[in-house]
Amino acid sequence: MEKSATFNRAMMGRAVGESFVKLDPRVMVKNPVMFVVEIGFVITLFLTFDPNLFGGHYPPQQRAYNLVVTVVLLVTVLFGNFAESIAEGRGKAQAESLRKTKTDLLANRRLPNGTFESVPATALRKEDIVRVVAGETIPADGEVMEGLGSVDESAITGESAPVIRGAGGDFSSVTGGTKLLSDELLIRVTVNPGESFLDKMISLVEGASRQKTPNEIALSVLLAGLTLIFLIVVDTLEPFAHYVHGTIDVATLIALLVCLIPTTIGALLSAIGIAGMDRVIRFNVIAKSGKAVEAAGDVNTLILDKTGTITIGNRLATEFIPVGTHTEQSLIGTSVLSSLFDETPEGRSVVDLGKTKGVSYVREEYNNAENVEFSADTRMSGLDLPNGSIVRKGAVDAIRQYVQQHGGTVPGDLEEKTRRIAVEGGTPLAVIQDNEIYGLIYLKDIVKTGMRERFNELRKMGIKTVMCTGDNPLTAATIAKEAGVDDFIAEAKPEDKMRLIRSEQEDGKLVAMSGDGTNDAPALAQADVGLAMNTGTSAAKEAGNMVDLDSDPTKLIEVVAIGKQLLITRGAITTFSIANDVAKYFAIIPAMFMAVLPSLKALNIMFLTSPQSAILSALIFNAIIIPLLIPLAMKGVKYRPMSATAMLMRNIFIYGVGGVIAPFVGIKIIDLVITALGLAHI
Ligand SMILES: Nc1ncnc2c1ncn2[C@@H]1O[C@H](COP(=O)(O)OP(=O)(O)OP(=O)(O)O)[C@@H](O)[C@H]1O
Ligand SMILES: [K+]
Ligand SMILES: [Mg+2]
Repeated sequence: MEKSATFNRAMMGRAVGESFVKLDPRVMVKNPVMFVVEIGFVITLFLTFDPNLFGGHYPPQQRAYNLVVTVVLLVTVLFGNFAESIAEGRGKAQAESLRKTKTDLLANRRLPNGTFESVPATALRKEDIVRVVAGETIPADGEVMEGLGSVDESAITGESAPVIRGAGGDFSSVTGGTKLLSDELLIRVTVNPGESFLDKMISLVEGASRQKTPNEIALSVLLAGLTLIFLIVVDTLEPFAHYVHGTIDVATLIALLVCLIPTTIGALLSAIGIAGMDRVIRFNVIAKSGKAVEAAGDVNTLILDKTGTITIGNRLATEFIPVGTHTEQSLIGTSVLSSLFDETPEGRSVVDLGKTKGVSYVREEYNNAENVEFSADTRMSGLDLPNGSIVRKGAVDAIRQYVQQHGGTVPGDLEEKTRRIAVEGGTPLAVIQDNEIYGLIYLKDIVKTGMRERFNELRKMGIKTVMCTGDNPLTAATIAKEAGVDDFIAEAKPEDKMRLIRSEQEDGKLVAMSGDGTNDAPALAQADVGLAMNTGTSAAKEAGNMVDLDSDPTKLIEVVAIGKQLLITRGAITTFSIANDVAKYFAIIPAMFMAVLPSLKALNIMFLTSPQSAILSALIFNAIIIPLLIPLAMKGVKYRPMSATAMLMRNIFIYGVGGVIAPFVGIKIIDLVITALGLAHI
């Protein structure tokens, strides 16, 4: 992902152009506050041509005044559109660079007779099988069926370190557009054209599928309500003026209305949301919805999977430890046999370690045996041999239970040896043939770097971390301690992960989940924030509402900060906008009625030169405050790790008071300029 994209001249130019395109009423109507401004612009435009359109006998000079109001109204709308276009700009640039990776590719598709044909990648469909060799670009998203190789995913992640992809387990998914660096893979395509991860990423960064969040919708409704109220207020001014034997012209009423309705937040609302999503993307996280980012701002608990999430996930067999009366040699034999068709990284590593110790089996000789694949539910894998014998390897508690159920005995030294592996943070797998426990396989995995510091930071933010693993309690305890999580749950099945999330949610907590496996998918879907690792399976990436391209489970830290910042920025600018409008009310109303009711002169506390100048100054101030606040809307208010309520109160105070003072200063300055230019009496 391009991290350095800045606001260059080309992006500015495009944003200006788009500000005009967005004037289309069909687009504007989605933003009621600014749509009212646009309608006002159209009416004053007509009044510029014919000042007496709505009756009255206005002198020809009225045209000049109406023209100025018209221009300022148009500029107001354009400023709002510009804010949105600028916010969209970076995503559009990023989408363009991603599109470049979608060049015309050819794929080697397998025919029913087993031979291969060359077809354009765009012709590939779900369930097609393709062969990719080193140096080629992977033509579509899929699952590796056979082979193991290193893949350069930098086209999507921006990271250049190659990752290992292979059949079976949590590392079997590959993404179209990435490049195979070594070996050869047989891949089963899992998506139809147009539905790929890259396609989805493009539409997400581009904001094409952006939907307003519930918070944003609620605020829009509130703003529309305020607009309606002011419409009624302004509407009653005319009869009131009439009553005191004066008239107020329509252009002035429109100008007044626009000054009073919440145009500042109305203009910046969508830019704030887009900029928030964009900030998330710059941390290499793809958020599928703004709602997920906002939810992250209030997260209380983070649940994490262990293998592949907290640890690197490359669990490799390093030692065979026999138990009871069994020899190492007989254990190796059983272990390798149980893994003969196990395509997970664990299974393959057992076969490899066996080979280095001089034990190997010919697969073809076991074609009649039934392969029992590993599942997260049974936590075992192995073979059913044609002679009725069974071989299994699996989590020690699962194997122990199996043996006891089938009337076998558990050797006395099993527990002690299991302990030894587990306290070191390794994963012990017990190996059996029928009811006999032969011994243990020692699987080693390492904790990703920097986890402890990152979990400390989460703790400071008030977020509790819980590791939830299918592994045994001792291994879990060791890894939990090494990584520095607050709590852990061991021997968890997929439903247990989901149940844990539900129970936290029932206590009124917002829960985030980081995971990578297919067995994490239900939990990722259930969580308020589901952060899937990019190294994970496509099921996990599909189920989560965020994908971290760097596969760092603690990336939640950045997302939480951005979520909080997003909520607070929106609150701050809303407060500022409404405080502004109230202040403007007191600035303009006295000036406006000065002409008809000289006694109101006393209320002209700002000593504005003339009623026209007062109106125009307020209207101009109202317009230029929008671009002045664009940087704040884009960058967000400064975030400090403090409680959300404390921060909100602090910001409401700053932006509320600032919002009341700013218009008095701003309007006065503009009035002085208008007067100096001799335009106070147009
Ligand atoms: N290929 C395999 N064959 C047999 N048993 C396995 C295999 N892979 C893992 N196991 C056992 O099953 C347990 C659960 O594995 P799984 O990868 O589903 O864990 P999980 O629930 O995702 O938790 P985590 O990823 O945090 O370890 C492992 O701890 C291990 O004991
Ligand atoms: K306003
Ligand atoms: Mg897992």
